[in-house]
Amino acid sequence: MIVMKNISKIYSRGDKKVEALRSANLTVNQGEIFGIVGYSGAGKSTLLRCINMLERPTTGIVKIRDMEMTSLNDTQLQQARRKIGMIFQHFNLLSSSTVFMNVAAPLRLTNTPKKEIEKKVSELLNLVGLSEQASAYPSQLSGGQKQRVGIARSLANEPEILLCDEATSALDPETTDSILELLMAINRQLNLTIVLVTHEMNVIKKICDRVAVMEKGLIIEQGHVIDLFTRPQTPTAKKFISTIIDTQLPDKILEIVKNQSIPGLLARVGFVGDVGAAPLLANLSSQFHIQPNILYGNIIEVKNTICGSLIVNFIGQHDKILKVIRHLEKYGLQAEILLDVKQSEVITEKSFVERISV
Ligand SMILES: Nc1ncnc2c1ncn2[C@@H]1O[C@H](COP(=O)(O)OP(=O)(O)OP(=O)(O)O)[C@@H](O)[C@H]1O
Repeated sequence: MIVMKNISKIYSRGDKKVEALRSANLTVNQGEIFGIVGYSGAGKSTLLRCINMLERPTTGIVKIRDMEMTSLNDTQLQQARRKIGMIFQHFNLLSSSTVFMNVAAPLRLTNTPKKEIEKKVSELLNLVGLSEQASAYPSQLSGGQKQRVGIARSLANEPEILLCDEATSALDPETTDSILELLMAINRQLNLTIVLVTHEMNVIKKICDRVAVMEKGLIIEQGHVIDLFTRPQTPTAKKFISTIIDTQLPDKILEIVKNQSIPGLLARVGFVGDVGAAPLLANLSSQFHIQPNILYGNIIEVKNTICGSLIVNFIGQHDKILKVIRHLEKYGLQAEILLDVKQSEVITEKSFVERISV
């Protein structure tokens, strides 16, 4: 649906040049919710604004369906932008206009007949749950209500794409959740493609299907959100994930395991979806004579999919533990060996396999 190829953006600040984007490539599919995450200054907003040409890329191509946005003239661009809604962190509402007039503004710009405007605005206010506030002014609304007005306004021209620039960053966690629920509902009901920029992993975890991680103008990682959570590739992605999942085993637990005198291996066991990790582990002692002792774990929900990471102390002989690991993998779990318990030695699975197969 959206294809961005080799996008670079250089801003001039006095005689200085700022390279905000460096050869960014991105593909967003029809109907998905795509997140762009990164630290401040990474280039997220610039990339988002290159989709609707609020910023023109210095080089590169932006295509929406078959339309090449980068080659449109101003009139064509104005037309094309009607199919791309946008919402902002600070809502950007007209303070001297009522809620109704704010939502009606894009329709008045396109000379929509009055009756039609009334019908459309009332439908939109109903959709965002603000029918009762039609005659209120923005100053009389809460932050969450203001963003609902922003969302209703962005939908007035029935866009195919909604761009969200830090749309929940000014809101408290509860209000954030309600706005995310609303975005998910309109994504489903209207089959709207949503691209959102955020620095909060919670937003990515709750509503996104795919994600791009940005750093210093580069997209350093992109893919399905589940993959990012279960197999982050870059230190920056790992840092973002650690803001909601504790990936480090506490020293206290490690100390206990290191002092253990019986043989065993410490491993991280990851699973996605309903694989029934607990019964699988429980059955190991009867099947393989290996006792799994779950020491630590995180289980989170990533857009309605359960995703877990357990630190397990497998007590028993190493060759049997390797069989156990292969057995778990057959059922869709991933296991990564972290430590040879008796030797207190951090090992990789490769060196472990080499050692026991000698
Ligand atoms: N209009 C501009 N003129 C000059 N430099 C700019 C302009 N807009 C952005 N920049 C610079 O481009 C870089 C990327 O900015 P951008 O706003 O895209 O990052 P971001 O990841 O969205 O950051 P934040 O999360 O703080 O909004 C930054 O170094 C920023 O200072």
